[in-house]
Amino acid sequence: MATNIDQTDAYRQSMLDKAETLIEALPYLQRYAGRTFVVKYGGHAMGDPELAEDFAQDIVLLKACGINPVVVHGGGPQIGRMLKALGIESQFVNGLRVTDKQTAEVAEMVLAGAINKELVSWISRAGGKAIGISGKDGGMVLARKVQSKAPKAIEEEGEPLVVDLGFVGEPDRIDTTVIDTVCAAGMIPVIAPIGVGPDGETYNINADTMAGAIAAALGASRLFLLTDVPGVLDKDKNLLTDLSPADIAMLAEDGTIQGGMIPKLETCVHAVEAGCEAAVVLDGRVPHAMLLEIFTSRGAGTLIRA
Ligand SMILES: Nc1ncnc2c1ncn2[C@@H]1O[C@H](COP(=O)(O)OP(=O)(O)O)[C@@H](O)[C@H]1O
Ligand SMILES: CC(=O)N[C@@H](CCC(=O)OP(=O)(O)O)C(=O)O
Repeated sequence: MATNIDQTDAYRQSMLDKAETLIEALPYLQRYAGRTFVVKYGGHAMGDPELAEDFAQDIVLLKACGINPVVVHGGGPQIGRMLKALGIESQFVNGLRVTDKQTAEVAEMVLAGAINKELVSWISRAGGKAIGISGKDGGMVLARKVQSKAPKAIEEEGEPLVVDLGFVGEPDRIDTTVIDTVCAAGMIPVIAPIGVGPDGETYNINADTMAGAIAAALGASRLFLLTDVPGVLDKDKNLLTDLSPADIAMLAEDGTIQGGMIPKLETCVHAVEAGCEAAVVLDGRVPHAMLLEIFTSRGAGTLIRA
């Protein structure tokens, strides 16, 4: 077979650029081989099939580079749609869904069923081997009930300071055996944020909280929280590129961060204080944002370090 060896300058330059990008990745490949990255994929970022495909390719590429990716997914908007279709009302307090028994059943069905398997299937199509599980599998996540502080507005009206969120849980104890086993077998765990209580009850766990607790339990090098904003924004919508736990406490106090961003950043603080090297809030809508963050010198999103 004959090959045309005529090359234009533009072609040669484009080949050089590609080679340079690969060389730029070399120190990062060396640094991260054998490390564990926990990646939380939010429900908002999940809507677009092209982005889901890109995300799955990124995860498979990490695995091929010798990194152990552990995926924890959300699905808040999808649970909301299912509850609406079933005529069940849903309410959030400080970014957490008030969860009665029926809501917990719907959350488990949507998270551990449809969404989990869809993500497994995207990773399989990208050439990876994914195993879909929830915190119930292998006794991974023993949950305890969360007590939420009342939102500021209620506090000011002199109402009770604690709101009962029902079956909203947070990880109390994590047994990483099933994750370690799956990773060691060359596969990628895909985890739905559902836990089991001491009496066998089902707990709905915020996916960010679940990812942070798993990152802490695994002693992960990185926790990536992929969402639908460029990172943490200040009141003028400018990106805050680096935050410490003290900065985050101030942003929560002055109301700069609200809704789902509250548990997200609480999670980051918990994870970095428990030994995770750094957490990154990243825009899941930007194709391959995670790869660019990991393998190039150009940071993206908001980096949180203790
Ligand atoms: N200061 C802030 N910077 C960025 N996003 C914020 C901020 N405060 C609140 N948010 C909200 O947090 C949302 C991300 O959290 P969440 O809805 O739980 O996303 P996900 O489903 O991806 O986990 C953003 O879409 C935004 O509306
Ligand atoms: C207790 C609680 O709020 N659980 C969340 C679990 C899903 C989730 O966290 O999904 P996102 O990451 O897409 O928001 C919920 O019911 O919506």
